[in-house]
Amino acid sequence: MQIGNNQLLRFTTAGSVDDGKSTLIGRLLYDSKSIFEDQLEAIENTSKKKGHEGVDLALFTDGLRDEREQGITIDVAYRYFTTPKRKFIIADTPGHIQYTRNMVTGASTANAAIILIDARHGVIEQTKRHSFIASLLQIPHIIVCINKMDLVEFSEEVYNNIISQYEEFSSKLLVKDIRFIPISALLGDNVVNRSENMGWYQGAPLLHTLETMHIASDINKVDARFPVQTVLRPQNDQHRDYRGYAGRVASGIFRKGDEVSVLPSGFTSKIKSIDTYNGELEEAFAPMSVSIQLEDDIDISRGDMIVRTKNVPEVNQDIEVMLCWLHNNPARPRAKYTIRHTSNEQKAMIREVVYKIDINTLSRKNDDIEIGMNDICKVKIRTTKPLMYDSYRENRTTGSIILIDDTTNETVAAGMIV
Ligand SMILES: Nc1nc2c(ncn2[C@@H]2O[C@H](COP(=O)(O)OP(=O)(O)OP(=O)(O)O)[C@@H](O)[C@H]2O)c(=O)[nH]1
Repeated sequence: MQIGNNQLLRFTTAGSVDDGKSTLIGRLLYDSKSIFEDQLEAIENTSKKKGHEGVDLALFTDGLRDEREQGITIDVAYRYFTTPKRKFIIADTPGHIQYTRNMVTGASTANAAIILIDARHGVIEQTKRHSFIASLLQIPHIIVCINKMDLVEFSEEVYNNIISQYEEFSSKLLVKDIRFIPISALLGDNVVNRSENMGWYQGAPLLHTLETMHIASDINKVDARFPVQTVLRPQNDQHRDYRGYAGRVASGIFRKGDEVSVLPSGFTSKIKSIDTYNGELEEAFAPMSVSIQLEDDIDISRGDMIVRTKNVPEVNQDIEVMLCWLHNNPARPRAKYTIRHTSNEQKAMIREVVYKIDINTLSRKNDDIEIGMNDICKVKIRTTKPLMYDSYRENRTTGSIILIDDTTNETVAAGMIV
């Protein structure tokens, strides 16, 4: 059995309305026996009441959505399930109009994205959009599930045609690993159990694919980055001299004795100790939350970053960002927004729209530079103070930002630093 982070796989599901996301998740949980008995009983009863012959699997996830919709701020429901090989976290994002926003929220930490295609419809604009966003977010693995194969007589030809359509488009994307699986979420073909209706398919069912996918190299273990969230200075006699910097390791490994620099000031010191509630550690790595003590007294505050002296991020006020606009209100040219980047928050301005992406062709448009809901564009941003960042390609944590509209306090965009 594999250990550590390798045991946990986060994935997100994307597809347009009615492609079968809820049914697929229900099927995964049901066939892998991850639905609790009491939930199952409730679903069976409701299914009966609704006149279904078997179990309506979508009820399971839809029930979760009702739960979610009672909460006001949560767009994404997280589901957990475990098999003997791995633990899974599913970010279930609804397929309605705010799909981009939800996908960005749910996908930013995902190892894999499942993109559903209705076998009857093939590749549609949303398929392209979701795939593009998955590639933009650098989700390392994409699994394209061609669903509702039962409605196309389990035809290999239909399946192969959809793969060709998809590959024509995806050859322009930067995704390392794309796989295809023909499934019927409703009947359970190739979800947990191998399909008896599609003998022509030689690959693994979805669950086995998720269980065996190599994800250990998905995380950045090289660049040590520690954004400081709070300075800890307990006010009691016992800990009078304690001064720790609390936060979560964004990437890389920190060890006691490491020579570190604090940014943006640039002061250097050594790690005196790495502390947790359960005592001291010799080393800390992402995504552990710890408190770091340094040998020297340095003025550090929230938003600063501790890094290893020999491997520092970029420090700059001008950044280029691929931006996904997530709000109904369009971007206001040269307006000020709050930019949030790791634990750092400050003001920023969109100085220039370099180009906008046409999702269907993946071509760049320079003539239309209005940014509205669901637009994806490259922009130049200037911040009021220097930002300590890496490119998103190198580091998904220190390479991502969000923009907040000060007047409404709402998130209007998510961005990846180029
Ligand atoms: N025949 C057939 N129907 C399916 C399959 N998968 C899903 N469906 C049906 O398609 C409809 C939509 O399925 P859902 O699972 O609710 O779709 P969804 O993508 O979750 O939709 P939203 O929750 O609205 O985003 C339901 O009537 C399902 O029973 C399949 O493999 N075959």
